[in-house]
Formats: sequence, structure tokens, C-alpha cells
Amino acid sequence: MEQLIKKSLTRAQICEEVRPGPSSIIIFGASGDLTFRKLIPSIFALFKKELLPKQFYLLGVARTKYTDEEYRNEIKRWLLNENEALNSVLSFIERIFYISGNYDDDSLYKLLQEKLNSLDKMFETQQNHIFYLATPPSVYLEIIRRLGQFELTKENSGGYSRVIIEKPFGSNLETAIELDKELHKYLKESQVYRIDHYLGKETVQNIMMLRFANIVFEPIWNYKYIDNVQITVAETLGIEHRAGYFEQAGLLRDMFQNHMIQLLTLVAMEPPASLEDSSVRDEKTKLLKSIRMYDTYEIDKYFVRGQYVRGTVNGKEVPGYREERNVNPNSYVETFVAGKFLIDNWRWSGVPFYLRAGKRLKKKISEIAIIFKEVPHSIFFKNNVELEQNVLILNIQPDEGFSLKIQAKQPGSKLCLNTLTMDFKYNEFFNFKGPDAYERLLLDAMVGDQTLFVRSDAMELAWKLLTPILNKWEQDKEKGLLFYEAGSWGPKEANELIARDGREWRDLEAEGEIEDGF
Ligand SMILES: NC(=O)C1=CN([C@@H]2O[C@H](COP(=O)(O)OP(=O)(O)OC[C@H]3O[C@@H](n4cnc5c(N)ncnc54)[C@H](OP(=O)(O)O)[C@@H]3O)[C@@H](O)[C@H]2O)C=CC1
Ligand SMILES: O=C1O[C@H](COP(=O)(O)O)[C@@H](O)[C@H](O)[C@H]1O
Repeated sequence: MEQLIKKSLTRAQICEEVRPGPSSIIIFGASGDLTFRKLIPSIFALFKKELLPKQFYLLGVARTKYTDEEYRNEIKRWLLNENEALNSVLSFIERIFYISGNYDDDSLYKLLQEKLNSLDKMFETQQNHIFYLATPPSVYLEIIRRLGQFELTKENSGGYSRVIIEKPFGSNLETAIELDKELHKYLKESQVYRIDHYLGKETVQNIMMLRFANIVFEPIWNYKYIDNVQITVAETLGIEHRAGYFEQAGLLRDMFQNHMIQLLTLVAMEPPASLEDSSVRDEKTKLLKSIRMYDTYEIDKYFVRGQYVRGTVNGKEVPGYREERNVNPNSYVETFVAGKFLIDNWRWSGVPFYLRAGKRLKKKISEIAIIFKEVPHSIFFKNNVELEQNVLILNIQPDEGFSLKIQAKQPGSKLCLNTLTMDFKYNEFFNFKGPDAYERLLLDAMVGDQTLFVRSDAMELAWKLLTPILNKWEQDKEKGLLFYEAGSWGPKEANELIARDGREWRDLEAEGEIEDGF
């Protein structure tokens, strides 16, 4: 009995959300898309759930001129548009302030110092500051240098100073290292929170729970039982208003350097010694070191890149990438990538990880599929009829959850097998829509938990892996770029990539549907 009580007490303690101590969030780029669409709604959601500390304020910084009042009105309008209740919105915006200026101008940082001093006193936030860089990456360094020069990154005056940095972190290995080096002149690694919003998604966090809190999966989580792993992040959206960014980035930087590689890492890493952030991040790093680097001549064999042309998505005609506003009509930037990754360690020897992601595909769906080997000997059918392989699917979106495909007897007939899907959907089971990824991550930054943020070495290793590919594509320009119709599943060569190994991509046509939300 005592044991049981102990167990449930521990569970309650684990489940309980830790409300952070006094905190402030200072957003650079506060007039931008990310701030309005993701950051403000997530901070507001935390406010409504009473997960923000009582001693809290938010300070927006950008070049656009607003008074506090005008900025609050913008936020009010935005939140009311999202059907939020007026009363909550009004009490939330009382904690919001705004200053404007140019990032390369000392007077902005003097003003910032003064504002922080007075707000820290007013809200008793004990000089605890989280600086969120939600600006274009080109100004990250400038902001960090100035914060450093104005001693806003120093922690010895009582409070903490943390910096959340949005992706992309650099544009290749060299620039990422350079940015990191400069950053570390002013900040210790424990102050740096490199955000990857996929790590805040419920199913993504659940990968570790599923693997390491159950006995049934881990013993078969290896080359002996797993045939291949497929990770798909398909979007119906194009590049929206982000042509300026996407023309520089392309899909490999936009999705693989961060989200896709992180997903692969969580599926493939060894069990960490504990849930401590350093243990988890050590395992991720170890795994990243085992991913095979390809020689330049192998890249075409293992990677396919494509760009969408005009087509129909969700019944609507959409322009091709080169026809999008602010895109170079001869652009050879990729909007689709499929690749085969191999992990050179004992657990994953010979197990391919097929990854694909793309814009303007047939439907929005993200999943990780663990495809198990065939049974070694089938007693069920003569004439070599193959049994379908078991598949464990971790559904990241639209319906967060997981499903297991197994073979079962079809009722009635004497001996007919069929695939049965054991389906678990978060929303249905818990009757609760999980929080947005940014809520989780902002809360973690306030309590100082870096587990779900990307450490310097992992970020570097991901760039190391992808930079040779980026270099080759940069050299090849249009050569090797394949065109696919918007509303399809990408270039047919992506199917050939996997067919060469005698496999095929999972058919995602029939899985649940939603509109893109990002
Ligand atoms: N939007 C999204 O969905 C996602 C964005 N990100 C990352 O978050 C960051 C912000 O993205 P997002 O909000 O879309 O970006 P925006 O293009 O909306 O820019 C944010 C703000 O930065 C300021 N800004 C724009 N250009 C410059 C410039 N050249 N110099 C200084 N300031 C500038 C503008 O404010 P003002 O003119 O008032 O100064 C703008 O409101 C980027 O690093 C992006 O890669 C990451 C994941 C998703
Ligand atoms: O970081 C990014 O992610 C979104 C996809 O995010 P999701 O949560 O909607 O799956 C992608 O559209 C964007 O290009 C990329 O920068």
C-alpha cells in the first residue's frame, strides 16, 4: 500500500507543471509574424492557465514605432480576432510594453536598460530576463553583441539572463560556428536556448516516454526487428510571405537541419541515464556522431531535391514556386527533399532512415513510421503470400497520437488475415487539446530547463552532416533539381530512391486531414 501511495505521489509530482519564478520576456522583432502568430498567443495561453508567474512582464522591441498603448491595441485586436475573451485580454495586455529603435544604435540599448530597470521594479521580476530573438537572422549577432556590451547578458547582478534564438542558426557549418563563437563571448551555453518548435510538440516529447517508459518497445527497437524508419513532414502550404527567407534557405536548411534531424535523433538515440537535460542532450550528440556522412559523389544517390510547379492543392489552383511573389523566376531553391540516412552503430546497423519533407504536397501530415521486419516464417499461407509488416506510427500532426498496425484474423472466413490498426489519439483519449509547442518551450525557458532546446554541439553536428549536400547543390544549381506538381507527393525520383532498396514510402493518402496551421 505504502508503495502504491509513493508511486502515485511521485507521478503527481512529475505531472505537476512547475510555475516559473519571476520572469520577463523581451521580444526582438515584436512587430513580426512569429511574434503575433505564435509567441503572443502562447504567452497568453500560459497567462490564462495561470502558468505565468505573478511577477511577469513582456517587452516588445522592434524598429516600427508604437507607443505602449498602440502596441497593446495591436495585440488586443489580434487576440480578439482569435476569439479570446475581452476580460482576459485586457488584464493580459496590462503587462505588455514596447520600445522601438534600430538594432545597431546604442540609444536603443540605453533605452532598453532604463526600461528594464523600471519594469523590473514595477513587476518585482528580480532582473530575470529572457531575450527572444524573433528577428531575421541577419541581425542576431548585432543584438547579442550590443546586449553583451550593455551588460544585459551578465548574470552576476542577481537575476538570470537567457537568450532564445530562432532558427535558422547560421546558414552552413562555417557561419553557424562563427555565430556560436561570437555568442559565447557574451553568453555561457547554459544561457543559450536554441529553439526548435518540433521539440515542443506533444508527440515528439512522447517519443521518449513511449520508448523509455514501456518495456515492450525497447527490446525490439533495433536492427534485429526494425526494417526501416520513415519520417515524413508534408505541408500543403507554399512559402507564403516568406520568399525573402526561403530563397536564401531552401528546404534542407529550413526543415532538415533542425526538425527532421531532431526527430531522427529522438527515435534513434540510446536511452539517456536520466531525464536531466545534459543526459538527454549527450545521447543526442552521440547519435548525431554516428550518422554516416556521404562523400560528394554519393549525394545524388542518397538525396533527391525538388521544386513545385503550378498545380492544385486542396482543390485550389496554386502557382509554381518560381511564380511566387519575390521569388527569382530562375530560382533553383529546393522546396522538397527526400534522403536516406544510415546510422553506423550497433543498434541501427543496416537500417535505413528515409526522410522526406516538402511544401505544396498533397496533404499536411507529419509522422514517424517504424516499419518492422517480416516474420521469419509464415505458417499462414502457401504459395509465398507475404504477410504485411507491423508498423508503429507516431503521428505528429494532424492528429497527435500513435497507431500500431498488426495482422489479425478477419472475422468469419476460415483463415483470412487482415491488417488491424490499434489507434490512439491524444485528443480523444485525454479529451484535451495539447498546448502549442511554443507554450511548452517558453515555459521551459522560464524555469531554466534546456532539455528541449538544441545544444551547441548538436547544432554543429547537424550542419556538418548537411553542409556537403548544400555545397554540392549550390554548385550543381539547376542540374539535378526535379520539378513536381503542387498537390502531388513530390518528384517520382523520391519513390525511386526508396524503391532501389526494394521498399516504398508509406501511403499517406488515407490518413487524417487538416489545413496547414503554421
Ligand atoms: N514566422 C514563422 O512562422 C517562423 C519564423 N521563424 C524565425 O523567426 C524569426 C522571425 O520570423 P518572422 O516573424 O517570420 O519574421 P518577419 O519577417 O515577420 O520579421 C520580424 C520582424 O523583424 C523586423 N525586421 C525585418 N527585417 C529586418 C531587418 N532587415 N533588420 C532588422 N529588423 C528587421 C521587422 O520588424 P521592424 O521592421 O518593426 O523592426 C519584423 O516585424 C526568423 O528568424 C525566422 O526564421 C522560425 C520558425 C517559423
Ligand atoms: O520551422 C518551420 O516549420 C514550419 C512547419 O511547422 P509545423 O509546426 O506547421 O509543422 C514550416 O512551414 C516552416 O517553413 C519552417 O520554417
